[in-house]
Amino acid sequence: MKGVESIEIEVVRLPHGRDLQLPDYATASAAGADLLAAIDQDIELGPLERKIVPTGISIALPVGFEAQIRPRSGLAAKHGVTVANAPGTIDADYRGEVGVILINLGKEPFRIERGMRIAQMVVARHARAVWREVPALDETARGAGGFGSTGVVTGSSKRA
Ligand SMILES: O=c1ccn([C@H]2C[C@H](O)[C@@H](COP(=O)(O)OP(=O)(O)OP(=O)(O)O)O2)c(=O)[nH]1
Repeated sequence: MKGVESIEIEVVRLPHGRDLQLPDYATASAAGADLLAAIDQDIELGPLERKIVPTGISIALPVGFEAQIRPRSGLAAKHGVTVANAPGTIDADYRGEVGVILINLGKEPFRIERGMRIAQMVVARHARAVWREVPALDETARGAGGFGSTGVVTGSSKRA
């Protein structure tokens, strides 16, 4: 697709995911490919319960890339179901099955069915740090301010 970097990624469909589609992008410009639940029996996720849900695929990312497992906003907004470790990290050297750690933060039990789109996977480049230890860091306008130091009200001089 024009304007979007595309890379070929090797993927193996595991036996229990044979009939399921490979991760797919819902729209032409979607950043995340939807991951499907490769489960034989429905899973009922009670309030505050979490489970590693199998996706039926293993992937081999090129070195220098990672894949991020992110929640689907629809599941989060409607049911409180999200990814416990979001964004989960798939390393380039990982060859096991991609798993999604889903947690139900809602008040009602949530039923996961086979083939349900449970999360999305974003492929991204990453760097590796080479640490260069120094005695002190350069000065900036922010300095050590963080954790709400700039206040919460946008476009006003009010500071929290
Ligand atoms: O949501 C996730 C997170 C991780 N993984 C797989 C791929 C990743 O490459 C591997 C290790 O993940 P991570 O580094 O987050 O796990 P860890 O808790 O640090 O364990 P490890 O000691 O295995 O690295 O587990 C998943 O399938 N789903």
